[in-house]
Amino acid sequence: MVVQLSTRPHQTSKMSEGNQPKVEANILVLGAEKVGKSALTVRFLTRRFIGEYGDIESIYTHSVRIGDRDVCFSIWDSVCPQASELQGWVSEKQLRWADGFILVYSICDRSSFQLARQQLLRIRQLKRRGGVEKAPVILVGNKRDLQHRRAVSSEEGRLLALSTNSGFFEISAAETYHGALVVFHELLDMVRDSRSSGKKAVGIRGIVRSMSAVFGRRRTE
Ligand SMILES: Nc1nc2c(ncn2[C@@H]2O[C@H](COP(=O)(O)OP(=O)(O)OP(=O)(O)O)[C@@H](O)[C@H]2O)c(=O)[nH]1
Repeated sequence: MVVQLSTRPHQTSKMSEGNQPKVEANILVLGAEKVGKSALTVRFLTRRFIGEYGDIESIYTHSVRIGDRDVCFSIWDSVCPQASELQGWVSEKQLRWADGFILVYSICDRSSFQLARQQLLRIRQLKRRGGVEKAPVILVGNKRDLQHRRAVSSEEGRLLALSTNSGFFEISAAETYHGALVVFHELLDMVRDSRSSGKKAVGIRGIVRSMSAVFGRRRTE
């Protein structure tokens, strides 16, 4: 069951106050069990760390002003399927819904890193099949405060991100708000970049189409 929650006091229009169009971004938070997906999401939404979160799958909507823009995030805090054959599963529905992905693992849990790798590769593969070369993804190593229990080095995380064209951060949702903030803001930038490069690609395709229409017509004259 997916529960829809809103952190907005009221519904806002599609235009910001300064008449800048409102930016909307659907963010899917994925990762193994107990890596801190809810802790990261709730930290970003409320600035707080409350310790225990339950395991209800939720979609939160949250409006904030970033620079001169109003931004509306919809954040899907997913639950990892229990069955081992479904581990790493990212559904078609989730893929279609999301503009950007946050893949969380715990730096203390190597198997969660392996699952994040699997999910990352699946997203890249399915998006490529749909003609999208660069889906915005950020890999997040959480629980950085637990250094004495570290099982995944920073280099391994960074390398995986580099080799898959993803962003990378190590954070502690328990210790600071700043890490969560940077993750969501960086992903928003990536989403906006991917939208504008998508538009450019369509623009170039449009020019090519109109040129071939002109040349095509000439040939038939
Ligand atoms: N030390 C430490 N504990 C954390 C951190 N983030 C989350 N936790 C703890 O890890 C446990 C799991 O956190 P959740 O946010 O519920 O993890 P989740 O991935 O949403 O869990 P599920 O939805 O049940 O899969 C909780 O006990 C949190 O208090 C962190 O940065 N440091």
